[in-house]
Amino acid sequence: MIEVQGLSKSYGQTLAVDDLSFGVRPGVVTGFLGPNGAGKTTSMRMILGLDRPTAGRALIGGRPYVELADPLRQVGALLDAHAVHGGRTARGHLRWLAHSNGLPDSRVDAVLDQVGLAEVARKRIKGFSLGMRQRLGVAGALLGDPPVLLLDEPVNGLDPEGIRWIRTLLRGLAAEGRAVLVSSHLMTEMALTADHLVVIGRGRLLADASTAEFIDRHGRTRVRVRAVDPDKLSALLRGPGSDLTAEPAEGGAWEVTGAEPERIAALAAANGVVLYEIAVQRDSLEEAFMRMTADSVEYRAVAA
Ligand SMILES: Nc1ncnc2c1ncn2[C@@H]1O[C@H](COP(=O)(O)OP(=O)(O)OP(=O)(O)O)[C@@H](O)[C@H]1O
Repeated sequence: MIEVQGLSKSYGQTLAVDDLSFGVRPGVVTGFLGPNGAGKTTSMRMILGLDRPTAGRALIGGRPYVELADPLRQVGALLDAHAVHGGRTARGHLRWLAHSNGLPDSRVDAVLDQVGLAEVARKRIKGFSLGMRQRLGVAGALLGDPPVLLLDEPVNGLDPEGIRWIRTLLRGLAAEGRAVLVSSHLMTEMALTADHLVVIGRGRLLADASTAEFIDRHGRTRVRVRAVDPDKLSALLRGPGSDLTAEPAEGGAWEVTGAEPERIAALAAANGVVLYEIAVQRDSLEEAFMRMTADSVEYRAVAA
């Protein structure tokens, strides 16, 4: 469990994180979303005790990071996959990390297996692709078998297979009961990976909701309909007496907002309009996010 309470960080005149409070629960993947410069990395660094907050605090399992007796057993983090010594081998790097944290060598082999690097364990890191470096970073985060994981943009620069691997891994780690916080600005990926979302803009909390709730609240739902006789359908949807909001869409279809499909189907049947397509269309996470942030002064200021 991570608890962020009134966390703020200023760099000179820049307020990078502004009175941020949220929790990261065990058993779910929490996506940490926000545009570039929103304050995600700064927040994660403060949770990990790498930056000192100007105000507020962040607790991991009820304690600030600096007070954790065995930090690697409490929390695993992937911040910057390039921050490793290229001259070391993958195994050497993990053994060094294990030894300096009082962890047994057996964990090194276990995590190398878990991230699929066992075959290249004795190769030097400088020859690793970005995807291999990300896997090594994840291996380091998993070394202490921690109940809490923080990953900053873990899918950046990965190919589709690598992205899928991270997604499956994170969902599996949450299913084991761990608290997983993962930042990203890739909406489609977050929609597939995160059960819960913490959205920030200009350092401030904009939303803290389940992914489904977030899309429900900020996205639109439309019903797409097509009829054998398009003129009859058009007259029904837009003619006098209709209280529906309908817009023409491609392929001769209409998109109706503000009415359930049952009502539209019943109305069509009652008026002898034969439908051959009726489908509910929900906004994607990306569309919901764009709609929400379009209304947010914070975001507009960031985007400008
Ligand atoms: N060490 C620093 N010194 C001065 N300003 C900083 C420092 N670190 C971050 N900032 C500023 O704080 C703000 C938040 O940056 P941060 O990197 O936390 O955002 P982010 O959401 O992680 O963005 P990105 O998606 O681009 O990584 C930005 O305006 C950034 O320029």
